[in-house]
Amino acid sequence: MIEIDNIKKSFDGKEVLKGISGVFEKGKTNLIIGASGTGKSVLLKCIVGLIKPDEGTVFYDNRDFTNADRNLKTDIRREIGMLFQGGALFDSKNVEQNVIFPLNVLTQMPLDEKLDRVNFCLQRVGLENVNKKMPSEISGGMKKRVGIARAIVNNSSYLFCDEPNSGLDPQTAITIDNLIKEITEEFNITTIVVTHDMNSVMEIGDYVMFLHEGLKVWEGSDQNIMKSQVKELNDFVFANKMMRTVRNEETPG
Ligand SMILES: Nc1ncnc2c1ncn2[C@@H]1O[C@H](COP(=O)(O)OP(=O)(O)OP(=O)(O)O)[C@@H](O)[C@H]1O
Repeated sequence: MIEIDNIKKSFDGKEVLKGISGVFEKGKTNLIIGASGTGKSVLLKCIVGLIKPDEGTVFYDNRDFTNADRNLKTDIRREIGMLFQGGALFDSKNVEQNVIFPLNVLTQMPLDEKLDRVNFCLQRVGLENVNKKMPSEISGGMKKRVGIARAIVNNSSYLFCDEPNSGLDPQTAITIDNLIKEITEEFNITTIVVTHDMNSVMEIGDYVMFLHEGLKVWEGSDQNIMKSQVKELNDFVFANKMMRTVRNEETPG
């Protein structure tokens, strides 16, 4: 479980995050959504420690990460897996070398154990017999799968995904979303996904935090997002024609 308490961040006098609090539960796919420029990525960076918030605290399973000493910060960082936008694989390394990388950096495991773990993770994300392929030789969807395998290879307790299905066709995007959700449940991971994709919300949104201009203006599940009375959220949810059609069909007249 990750808890954030009153996170604030400004850049050059412009307040980007205006005091955001919330709880992201273990074994759940937690989504941070909102329009472009509303502070989603900055919030995610504050949570993982890439940006220091001006105010507020981030707790990882009740451990204060924001004010932690170097040792505790390192311990918590070892438990984090990240799926970056676009996969962010090392182009000069093959699939196996990409996935083994965190184990080389973070553990003293013997090589055969590392390879077993790499193969287990690759198999879990649906990739077999691609160990020696280079990133340039595999599709966008496969790259995301490799990115997911790499993010969980060190038995991560926390998984962060920044726009995990950007650049994918709708069907592949749904497959990747569902893979993230399945892995989250299977390994009891606390997962936070930043997205502005309503398909992802409806597909995997166990918990959804909606940001608008640096504030959390709504939180809930994919079940009740359609019934929200918050104008900013409705403008976001029903921005596309398909969602408006769904709403009109659910509320005739
Ligand atoms: N390092 C930085 N220095 C200055 N301003 C920044 C920095 N990082 C982000 N910002 C500003 O913070 C605001 C929020 O940016 P952020 O990237 O969090 O938006 P977002 O909601 O993730 O948008 P998108 O969906 O387009 O990725 C933007 O106005 C951005 O220009």
